[in-house]
Amino acid sequence: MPETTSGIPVLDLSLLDGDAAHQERFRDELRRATHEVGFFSLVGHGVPRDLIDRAYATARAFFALPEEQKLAIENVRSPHFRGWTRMGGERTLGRVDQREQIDIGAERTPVPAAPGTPDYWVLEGPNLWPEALPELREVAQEWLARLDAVATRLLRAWAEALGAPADHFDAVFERPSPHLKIARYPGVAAAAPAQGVGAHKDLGVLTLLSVEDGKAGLQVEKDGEWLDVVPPAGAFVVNIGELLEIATDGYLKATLHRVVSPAPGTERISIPYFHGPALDARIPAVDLPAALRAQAPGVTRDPANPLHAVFGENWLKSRVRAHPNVVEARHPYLLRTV
Ligand SMILES: O=C(O)CCC(=O)C(=O)O
Ligand SMILES: [Fe+2]
Repeated sequence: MPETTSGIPVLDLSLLDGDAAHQERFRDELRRATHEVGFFSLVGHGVPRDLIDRAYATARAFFALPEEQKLAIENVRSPHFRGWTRMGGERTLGRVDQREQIDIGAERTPVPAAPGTPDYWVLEGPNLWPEALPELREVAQEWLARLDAVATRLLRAWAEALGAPADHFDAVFERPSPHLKIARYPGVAAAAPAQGVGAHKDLGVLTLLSVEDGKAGLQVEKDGEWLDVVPPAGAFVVNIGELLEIATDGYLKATLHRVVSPAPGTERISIPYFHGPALDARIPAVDLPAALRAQAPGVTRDPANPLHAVFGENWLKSRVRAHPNVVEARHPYLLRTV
């Protein structure tokens, strides 16, 4: 598998446009990369450079807005965990992350709470958009549509690579729950690496992460060491979420990763897209061929991080951990139940 300076394998999605041998090569590389490392860089994905440039320009304009405009859409105003999280307003492993961000999801009508209704329906609802920056909504919608298409292609390739029909995962994405985050990590002066975002696994199905060209900071756990990842310009870093680990009994790995704060006087912007199915979906298990099953170690058991096969439960777990202030302001009862 081609490895480059990015530290993780680099895969070319345009191989899927080629003949049967090229397609087979892509599926082989995909299976190996996500069994062995859980992370790879994706080139040849077809997302236009112009959209990527517009997204970063808009992200910079958003973070530069006067604070009162960001406070007007602060996440504590949203029962659905949308809107702006101020610097230091998020936690991983119980410790404060040094980043600010906006969280964006599917625009939906809120589901009224009712006895017997699962708590995770609070995750559905409208976004909070900054009035002064209408282009953010446009760019975000374009980004969501493009990345949904890339993620769908990848999932079909994975299904085939694992011996299942190409449409194995399609049904649970008929009512998808995409999640887009635009994050800014400020420079931090510290003796030890500072926590941009602490070590974690992504909770969903798969993540397509865009990082500003040439920016370091992402680290991926490999054989007990932290590997620095700098993706090629314009590439997406792709990684497995916990639900895909569950669906493959651990054959595909959800890998620990973190972001180390950039040096003082610099900053780093990234745009992770999390491809998620319906909140009440259980990702369908893959019946692995014997040769792959023999290499499936089972799902990671960690008492500090119980895994839930229903997507909404796993997502809510992560939201409650990361945003205790939103829970306290909007859903205090959740502090006792999740
Ligand atoms: O910003 C990054 O590079 C990674 C962020 C991340 O891992 C996350 O938000 O889940
Ligand atoms: Fe992550």
